[in-house]
Amino acid sequence: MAGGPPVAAVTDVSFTLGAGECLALVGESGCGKSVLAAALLGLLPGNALTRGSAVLAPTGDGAPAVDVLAASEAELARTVRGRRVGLVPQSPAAHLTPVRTVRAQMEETVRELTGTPRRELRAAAEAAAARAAFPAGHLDRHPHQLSGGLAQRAALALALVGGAPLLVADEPTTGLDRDLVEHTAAELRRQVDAGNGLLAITHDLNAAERIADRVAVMYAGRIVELTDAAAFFGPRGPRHPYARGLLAALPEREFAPLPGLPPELDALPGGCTFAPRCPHATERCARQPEFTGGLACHHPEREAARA
Ligand SMILES: Nc1ncnc2c1ncn2[C@@H]1O[C@H](COP(=O)(O)OP(=O)(O)OP(=O)(O)O)[C@@H](O)[C@H]1O
Ligand code: NI
Repeated sequence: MAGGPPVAAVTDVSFTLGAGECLALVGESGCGKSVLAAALLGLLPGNALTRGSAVLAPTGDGAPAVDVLAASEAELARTVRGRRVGLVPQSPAAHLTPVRTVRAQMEETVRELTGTPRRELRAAAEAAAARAAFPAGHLDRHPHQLSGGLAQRAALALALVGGAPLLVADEPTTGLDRDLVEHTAAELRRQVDAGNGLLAITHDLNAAERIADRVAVMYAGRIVELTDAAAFFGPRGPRHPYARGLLAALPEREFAPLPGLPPELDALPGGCTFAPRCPHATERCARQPEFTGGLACHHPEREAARA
């Protein structure tokens, strides 16, 4: 929508993601996860303002470092999207071209990204589909003829075609039934174990626990905690009260919903943005906590609190 002052959808985010590592980015709806993913692919809307950098490291086969926030659209299209960063989009049905069959889109992507000769395209596209458990019998369908789960698998298959060393998966398991969640999580983890980096954006903390090496928790556009998955999900637990609240809300845990709602991004409270919902907030929280040692909080839980 036009007009109005800019909204800070993502603020002060900083992290590294290595080869063979999965970072799960979790947080409630509207906290900025998809905006961050879009920024990493140069897919923000034209009127978006960005500051800072998002650098893809040089690759083993000679591709130079590239800052996706500074790169031109032509460079992003030619050398980055699909080749160095693969995206599994949040709304796969909207991402697929409506008037063409899945097979046609798969073959085109395979041809563009891998240079497979024409006579081998059919087999290569079927192999790509199979990698994401997309059934060959559905390849001749149009996107609107697919269930949500099938559209998701088609999108995953397309994202994997180029063998990009970094994958960004935005809610890759949302809307899938249990078996498919398992399958998708296993395929993503296989990609990581094969040496790719994966930024896995998800509401699903159970999926995050299955595939992540580290967890970043986002609240109102900021990362408030970034820690090892083993510590996050293990006996120590997270240290940020918001992260603890997210975990405690799981049915498998305390099933205790977090009271309150996240703030509107155009009306953020000063200081710590979680303070209005935080059981530990004090007058110190009127000041924005600095992010240090993987945490932005004035009153982190003590390490032993869950023991
Ligand atoms: N083009 C835009 N113009 C204005 N505000 C936007 C725009 N795109 C996103 N936002 C706002 O940025 C915030 C973050 O949105 P984002 O889609 O990144 O959230 P999310 O964490 O991915 O949520 P969900 O889990 O629902 O996908 C939201 O409050 C949204 O309203
Ligand atoms: Ni999103």
